[in-house]
Amino acid sequence: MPCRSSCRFFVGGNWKCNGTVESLKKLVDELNSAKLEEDVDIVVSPPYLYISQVLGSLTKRIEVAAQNCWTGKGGAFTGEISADQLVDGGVKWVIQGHSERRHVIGETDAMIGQKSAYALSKNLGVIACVGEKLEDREANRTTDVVFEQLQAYADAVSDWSNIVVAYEPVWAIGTGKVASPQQAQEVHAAIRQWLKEKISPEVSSKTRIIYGGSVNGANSAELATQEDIDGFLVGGAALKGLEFATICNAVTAKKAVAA
Ligand SMILES: O=C(CO)COP(=O)(O)O
Repeated sequence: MPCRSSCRFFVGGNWKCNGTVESLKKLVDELNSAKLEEDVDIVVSPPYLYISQVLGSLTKRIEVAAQNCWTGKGGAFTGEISADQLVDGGVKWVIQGHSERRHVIGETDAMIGQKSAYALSKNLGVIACVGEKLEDREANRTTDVVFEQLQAYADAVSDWSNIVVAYEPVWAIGTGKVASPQQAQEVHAAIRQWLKEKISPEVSSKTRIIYGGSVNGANSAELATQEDIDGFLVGGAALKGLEFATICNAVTAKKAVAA
């Protein structure tokens, strides 16, 4: 079976803390003029400051994600942005639990669960990241770590219909060391099975499980052919419009295997 999920291919571009008014104008212009396949949901995630600029200049059917949000409604929380404000500003998605927020900023599983639940309650889609560090993989703890992270989402959230799970092995992020299609597929299949056992068979078959970590225009097609890979979360290569378009269009490789 070439694809175990019944849902559309999904590609997110996580621009992280990159860009200027000028460089992001150029990037959006490239996306606006790129040829993009129809059968793929596309989301880009600019730094907060540039969200309005990007929303105002995108002409393609590309949605915008924030890279984070607060645990609840706004108020006296200096430096934070609430899900309510994201919705007010036209944002449709938010990334949660990215490894850079877990391991650089120190966000805990509990906080990530709380933020995800609040964002979902405001009708934002959540891109729920999970992934092991190199030392976890070397100690054969990959699925233990990934399942613990998934359980933290499950503890906080009851409705999975607006969640996309992003498997991003930390050792593959920004390193050029992409997981092999087999390594990625193995963990994606384990996540699919976990969803089936712990949540429900329906959630397991309907949830998109996307891969992130050194995805680029050259390796995306082969990764896309794996049966449990339903798309990508892209960092560095998402800052180049044409390369990002190539990655979005890897959906054709997926469809070719399915045919
Ligand atoms: O962290 C990532 C996406 O969220 C992946 O980053 P890279 O594609 O730069 O490895």
